[in-house]
Amino acid sequence: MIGRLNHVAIAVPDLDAAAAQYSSALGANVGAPQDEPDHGVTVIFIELPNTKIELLYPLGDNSPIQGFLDKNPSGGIHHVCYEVEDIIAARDHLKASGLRVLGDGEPKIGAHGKPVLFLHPKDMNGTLTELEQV
Ligand SMILES: C[C@@H](C(=O)O)C(=O)SCCNC(=O)CCNC(=O)[C@H](O)C(C)(C)COP(=O)(O)OP(=O)(O)OC[C@H]1O[C@@H](n2cnc3c(N)ncnc32)[C@H](O)[C@@H]1OP(=O)(O)O
Ligand SMILES: [Co+2]
Repeated sequence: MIGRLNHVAIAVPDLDAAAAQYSSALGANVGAPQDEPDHGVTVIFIELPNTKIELLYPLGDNSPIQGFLDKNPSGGIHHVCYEVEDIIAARDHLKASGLRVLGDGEPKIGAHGKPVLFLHPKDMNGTLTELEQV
C-alpha cells in the first residue's frame, strides 16, 4: 500500500541555522520557509535526488511539535512521510488494523497541497508517521 518515502522531517530549534547548514556545509538545494498555520509549523523543504528533508519549526501557540522540541532541545527526527495513492482507503485499512489516526481522522491539506494524515507514534514503533496522497 505505501509507496515512496516522500520526506523525513526534522524538528529544529533554529530554522535559519539549520537551513544555512544544509545549504553551506552539506551543499543541498534548500527551499524557502513556508508558514503552515493549519499545521502549527513553519517548514523548509530540502530537495534530495531521491526524497526530501522537511525542516520543522513551531508556528503559533499550540504547535504539535512544541512538546517534542521541549523534550529534544537540540532537535531530532520528528516523522517520516510515505506516499499513498488513496488516503481514505489507506486510512480505513490502517484503522481496521488497529492503528490510531491522529486528529479528527479526516485528511488535512499538507505542505505540498495534497491530503495528509498522521498515525500515532506509539502504534508505529515509536515513529510518528505521515501519509500523503500523491
Ligand atoms: C506540514 C505537514 C506536511 O508535511 O505536509 C507536516 O508534516 S506538519 C508536522 C506537524 N504535525 C504533526 O505532528 C501532527 C501530528 N502530531 C500530533 O498530533 C502530536 O504531535 C502527537 C504525535 C500526538 C504528540 O503530541 P504531544 O507532543 O502533545 O503528546 P505527548 O507529549 O503526550 O506525547 C505522547 C507520547 O508520544 C511521544 N511522541 C510525541 N511526538 C513524537 C514524535 N514526533 N515521534 C515519536 N514519539 C513522539 C512522546 O514522547 C510521548 O511518549 P512518552 O509518553 O513515552 O513520553
Ligand atoms: Co511532514
